[in-house]
Amino acid sequence: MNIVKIVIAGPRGKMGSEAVKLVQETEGYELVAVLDHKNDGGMLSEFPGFSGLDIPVFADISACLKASEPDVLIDLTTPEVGMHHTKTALQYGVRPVVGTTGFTKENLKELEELCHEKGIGAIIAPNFALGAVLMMKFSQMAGKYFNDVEIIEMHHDQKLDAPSGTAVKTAEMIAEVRETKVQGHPNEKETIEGARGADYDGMHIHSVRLPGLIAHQQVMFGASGQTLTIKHDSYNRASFMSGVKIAVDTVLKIDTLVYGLENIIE
Ligand SMILES: NC(=O)C1=CN([C@@H]2O[C@H](COP(=O)(O)OP(=O)(O)OC[C@H]3O[C@@H](n4cnc5c(N)ncnc54)[C@H](O)[C@@H]3O)[C@@H](O)[C@H]2O)C=CC1
Ligand SMILES: O=C(O)C1=N[C@H](C(=O)O)C[C@H](O)C1
Repeated sequence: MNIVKIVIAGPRGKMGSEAVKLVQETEGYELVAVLDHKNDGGMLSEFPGFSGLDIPVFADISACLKASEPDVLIDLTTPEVGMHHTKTALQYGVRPVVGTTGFTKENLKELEELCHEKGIGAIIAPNFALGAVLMMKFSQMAGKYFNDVEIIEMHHDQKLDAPSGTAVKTAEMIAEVRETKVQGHPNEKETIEGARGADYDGMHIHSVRLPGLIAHQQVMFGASGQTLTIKHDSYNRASFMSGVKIAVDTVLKIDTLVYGLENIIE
């Protein structure tokens, strides 16, 4: 069996720590290094919660990739750091699997071009939970028939980006099939700014942030005399890991950028 050598960026984070467990527990995967802005030159085992994991820690991605020569980089950090890591990985011929959200359209275009230039694949998935991917696909199906849509995403209050990557991706997928419409009353006015949420092609996106939440989204469609609500909840970060594994296994076989897990699950 060929061993897949993996680097994880953000190993102490809520998602990164789950990804460390996934890699450790998966036969055929080997965690060869981690990227963290703290403890450069040290070992992962020196951080609380990682005892016994004598995996080298690097702060600089170039140094990390040169020393550890991985096949795949899993990035679970922040948008700016994630973009830098993803670009650098591709430049070194390392295939990125990116869960980090907040990438712009321009970021995606640049990465797509870099994949093309280097002839290697990358996967950027705003949501790795298979239920969330289905929620997005079902919403796209509904968007063909209902063009009044409100997306309500609800997350823990430590989340940096709003709207969530999942909400943006959902709106993009619906927009591919929905007849464009400016929703609500033509003369509606916000008496408190932001009351109607963000506007994507006339659809509204509302971002709720509360302690106690993990990751939840409802997509509401309305038409005369009826509403349809499609809802998904992640109650823990383990819910994302089967999707991370699918992405790692797939990224080794592709040579383009894939944005969204819905493009690779059958
Ligand atoms: N695609 C998906 O299914 C999911 C994506 N996410 C996204 O993943 C990202 C991480 O989320 P969480 O784990 O909840 O956040 P977190 O805040 O718990 O973890 C982020 C980690 O990044 C690390 N970090 C910051 N700068 C760094 C650098 N220069 N080098 C290496 N590591 C660095 C931090 O130390 C922290 O441990 C976010 O963008 C979030 O939106 C979260 C859940 C699911
Ligand atoms: O930050 C999170 O927690 C999550 N981020 C992703 C997003 O922005 O959609 C995926 C999931 O919703 C959890």
